[in-house]
Order: sequence, then C-alpha cells, then structure tokens
Amino acid sequence: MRQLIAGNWKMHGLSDQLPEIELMAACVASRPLHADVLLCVPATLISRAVQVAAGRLPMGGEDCHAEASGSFTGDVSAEMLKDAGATTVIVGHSERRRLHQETDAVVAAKALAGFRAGLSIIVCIGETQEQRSNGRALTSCASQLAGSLFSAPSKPAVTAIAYEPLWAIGSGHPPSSEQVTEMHQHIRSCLMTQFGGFGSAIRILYGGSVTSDNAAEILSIPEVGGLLIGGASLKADKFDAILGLTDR
Ligand SMILES: O=C(CO)COP(=O)(O)O
Repeated sequence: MRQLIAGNWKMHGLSDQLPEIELMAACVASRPLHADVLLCVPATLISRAVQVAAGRLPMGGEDCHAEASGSFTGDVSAEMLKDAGATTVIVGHSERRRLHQETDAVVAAKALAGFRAGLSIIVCIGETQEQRSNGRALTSCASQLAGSLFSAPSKPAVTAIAYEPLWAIGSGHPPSSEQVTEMHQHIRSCLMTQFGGFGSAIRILYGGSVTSDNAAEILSIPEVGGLLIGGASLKADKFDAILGLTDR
C-alpha cells in the first residue's frame, strides 16, 4: 500500500501563508513521489489553498460537525469542507477529544459524516502518558478504535487511522521504533477483527514529533502506512525534506 504523508496545520495559517502552500505544491509536483500527500488546513484557508495548489497537493479539513447543516453556530460540516475543495477530513484528533470533550461516539458520528459527504477520513487515536505508564496503552487504543470507527454496510467508512500518542505530540520525543511497531501491529489486528479482510486496506499513520531526522526510520516500520505531521508541515522546506525521504 502506498504511504500517505499528511500535514496538519492545526490552528495556524492566515492568508499570508498561501505562498507557502503554493511552494509546497510546487515541491510535490517537482519530484517523482512514491507516496500520497495531503495538507490539512484550517477551514478558512481550504478554498484558497485549493486554488493555489492547483491540483498538485490535495487539501483536507481538520474536523467536521456530524450534521450536514443546521443551527450549529460556528461549526463546519463535512459537506462544507467538500464544497470548499477538501478531499479528506481528520476526526478525533486528541486536541479535539481533550479540549472539546469529544467522546468515541462523537468521533464515530463525525467519521460517518465524512463518509456521507464523500470525503476520505482519518480517525486519530492515541494513549496518554499515564495510560502508557500504567501498561494500558494497547487497551486504551483498542477501545478508542472500537468506539470511533463507523462501518458502512459493506465496508469500513474509514480510510486511515492515525496513531498519535498524546505524550509524543509537540514534545520532540517520538516513541521508539519498537513502541511504534507494537502499537501499529496491534491496531492492524484490531482492524482485521473488526472489518475482516477490509481491515487490511486501512492505512495506519503515525503522528507525533515527526521531523526529517526521524521520518525515514518511522516510515521503514512495516505497518506504518504514512505520517501525520504537525509542526514540521508548516514550512515548505521542512515538509519537502520529509517528502524527499519517500523517493527512495
Ligand atoms: O498532532 C500532530 C499531528 O496531528 C502531531 O503534531 P507534531 O508533529 O507537531 O508533534
């Protein structure tokens, strides 16, 4: 399966960053990539980012409401993301679970919304430092998976899982290769149990303190289907350095 290198800009980016996106798109177009690429940006930037990327770099949203429309002041639906030109939506990022009290059921409803709108869906899961210290990393992620995935009648509606341990996000301390290997194998086996053969088609991304210094090692782990990159996706040169590692 082709790996996916995805950026997540979180709540960063004004219109003066559009030239950076244009530069990223030019970098993507200039090299023979052996991976798929995606940039998830704030909803306010999507349509203009799509314009400057001009078909060279797909854009995604970072969250969506479960409903298609309605009296939900300030919210953005999956249909609106699609209308703005997004191909994908991230749901269940730990910053949303933690800061907006999103439960697994809410995340599953958002995943369903993305499916309804025709978007690809990345569902994020990950354990806290406390859960890892208590030996509950695997069970905690399995439970998030079981609760957060929506299954369409014939196949899983989710196209990717992003394993992002909370203690690794923005900390500069990614897990060891052994920890990533163990968790990704565990996630794959949970997906196979939940979806049978369809479970093998779901990419499992790794996210948390990815840089060009550690990306090659993480990408070489067999069950790693790509990366979800925060800080290092904000600048074209840093993002491009990681993309360059997929050329080999
Ligand atoms: O949360 C992340 C991506 O969704 C990871 O963020 P960092 O790469 O900045 O650690």
